[in-house]
Amino acid sequence: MNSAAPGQLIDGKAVAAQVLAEVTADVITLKIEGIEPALAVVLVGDDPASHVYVRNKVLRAGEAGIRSLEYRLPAEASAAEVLALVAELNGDASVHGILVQLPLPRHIDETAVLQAIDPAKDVDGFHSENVGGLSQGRDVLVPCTPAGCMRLLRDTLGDLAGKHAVVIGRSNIVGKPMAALLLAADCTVTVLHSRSKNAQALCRKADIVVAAVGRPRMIDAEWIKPGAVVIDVGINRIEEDGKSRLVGDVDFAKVQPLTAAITPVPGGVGPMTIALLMQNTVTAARQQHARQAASGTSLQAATQ
Ligand SMILES: NC(=O)C1=CN([C@@H]2O[C@H](COP(=O)(O)OP(=O)(O)OC[C@H]3O[C@@H](n4cnc5c(N)ncnc54)[C@H](OP(=O)(O)O)[C@@H]3O)[C@@H](O)[C@H]2O)C=CC1
Ligand SMILES: Nc1nc(=O)c2c([nH]1)NC[C@@H]1CN(c3ccc(C(=O)N[C@@H](CCC(=O)O)C(=O)O)cc3)C=[N+]21
Repeated sequence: MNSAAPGQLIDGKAVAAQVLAEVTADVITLKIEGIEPALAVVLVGDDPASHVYVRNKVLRAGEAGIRSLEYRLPAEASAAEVLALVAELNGDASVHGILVQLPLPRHIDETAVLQAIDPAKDVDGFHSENVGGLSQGRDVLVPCTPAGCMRLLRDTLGDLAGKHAVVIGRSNIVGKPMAALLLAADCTVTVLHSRSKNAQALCRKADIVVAAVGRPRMIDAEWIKPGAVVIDVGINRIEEDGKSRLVGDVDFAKVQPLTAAITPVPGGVGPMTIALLMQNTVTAARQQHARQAASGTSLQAATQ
């Protein structure tokens, strides 16, 4: 069967630390060139989980030498207020990345806000310019969670060409961009969702399983072909034995023995998401300065 040791743990925390070390080195280089990468995080409302994520982002940014700005608006903030803040950040040349924490309160049109972000500063990769670019194979800012999953898969498997990948979930932030990235890596891709028939049997054919459903431990041993590599994106807080704990969409205890390799929750995809956000911020900063320098040169040429 598979040659790898069965059930190898894919240590997202360790790979994230590696990515962050690369980012930290890039930030030092940029600062020597006079560029200080900066990320603005916008949080509307007071969802406690969102507060934890935002705090983690700000901490990691600080460690990497990235300047971070935090904007907290009350849950009752109007769409116009959020859009005004986005417009201000778009116009601020010292800000390179803008992330609006999702979900937004129900009265605010999420798409309108995401579309208002300058695509060059869209470090989440959610603007249609970047979504379309990903599907066309252009070099654009790619959503952090799927990009993090790809890095883990490449580190584990090397070349992914010809592998059958099954993505469970088709959200705009995880499932769809994940499928696009796997396809770009020459996988054969199947996307499962709540209306899929025979989901379990289809999943059992996969060499690579990416679970992004939001249902605690839904994926058990019946879904998994022996020797598959399993990436668990799910982050679900549950009460168990009178304690609150985080579990993935995969029933880790049942599935791990079958797999070639699997990510844990926590310590798998979550830390990668944040590391890739920092990487996107550095990429955005570099691209914005390259563009400014180019337009400066053409301006000079025009006035000569
Ligand atoms: N680790 C990280 O960094 C991140 C983790 N997450 C976590 O990942 C999970 C998914 O997040 P997100 O994509 O935003 O979630 P969504 O709720 O937006 O999407 C869930 C998807 O799962 C599908 N689905 C639901 N039930 C089933 C089922 N029984 N069988 C097959 N498919 C099903 C839905 O199908 P349909 O479209 O038909 O409704 C939908 O496409 C969550 O646990 C979330 O917390 C999210 C972002 C980042
Ligand atoms: N615009 C936007 N972009 C996002 O990328 C985005 C978002 N909105 N809204 C919410 C989801 C969720 N998300 C996570 C990030 C880090 C961890 C993470 O660091 N998890 C740790 C544990 C954290 C804990 O202990 O709670 C881990 O899995 O080890 C998890 C989830 C980003 N999201």
